[in-house]
Amino acid sequence: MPGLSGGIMSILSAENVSVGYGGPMVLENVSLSIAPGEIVTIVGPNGSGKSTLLRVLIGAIKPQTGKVHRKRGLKIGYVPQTLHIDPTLPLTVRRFLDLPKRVADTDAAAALETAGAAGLAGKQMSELSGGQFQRVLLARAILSKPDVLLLDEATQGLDQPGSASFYRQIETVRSELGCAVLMVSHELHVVMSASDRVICLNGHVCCEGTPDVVSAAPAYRELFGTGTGGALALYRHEHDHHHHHGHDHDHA
Ligand SMILES: Nc1ncnc2c1ncn2[C@@H]1O[C@H](COP(=O)(O)OP(=O)(O)OP(=O)(O)O)[C@@H](O)[C@H]1O
Repeated sequence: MPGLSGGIMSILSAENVSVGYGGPMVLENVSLSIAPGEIVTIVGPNGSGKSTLLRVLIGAIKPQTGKVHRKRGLKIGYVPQTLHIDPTLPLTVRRFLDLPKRVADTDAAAALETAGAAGLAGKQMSELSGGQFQRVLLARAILSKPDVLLLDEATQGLDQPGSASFYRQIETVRSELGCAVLMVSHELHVVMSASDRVICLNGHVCCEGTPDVVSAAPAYRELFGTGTGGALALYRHEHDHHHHHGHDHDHA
């Protein structure tokens, strides 16, 4: 079922997409497909085109070649990489959830609860920790009950226990909403263990596979420390081909 680009089980897919922003190609013939409820992680070094691919998928940029298919009526929830909010601007979490569209108190409370941010409604956005801030962004993204949640480097700036805890929250959201999840990470080797598939992008799709769940191994603790609850796993790359373009990356 996964991998069937534009196939019957796909809710969102890209087919041979290329993007160049008027210069060298940033994405070349990239295809990918997401099935309902699936968790897909895209890894790749900085500048490998991950954010560009997300922008293509949400329809914010039109690819030069190739196609994007979205299931009719598909609702997408987007969690941005960062969001700058003027720290001098008084803005509570509850008010933030009303942007850009006012939402009912019950919906706001339910979204905060699902995102693991219950009790934060009255806090100032500027007072939140990194992990709390990401959960509030997550709450805002799920207000519309999306079919697919897109996360752009949502754990950037969080430490490993912080990332692990955020990943567990994503699993909760996925099981409560039944949505698919597509997340992007510049972390090449450590991924969310619940990922059904990991795709390594470097202008093109380098390789694709499942994460190695190593939480049973004694080495896990050493690698990831304590308090990660098995939310992290390793992705072992399987690519030893040569690149004919300018992108450099570590294949180790
Ligand atoms: N609007 C734009 N105009 C011109 N070039 C762009 C634009 N957006 C991105 N690029 C270029 O495209 C390439 C890929 O950028 P992109 O942000 O998609 O990569 P990324 O993998 O998400 O990187 P990062 O991990 O640093 O966020 C980079 O070389 C970047 O400079």
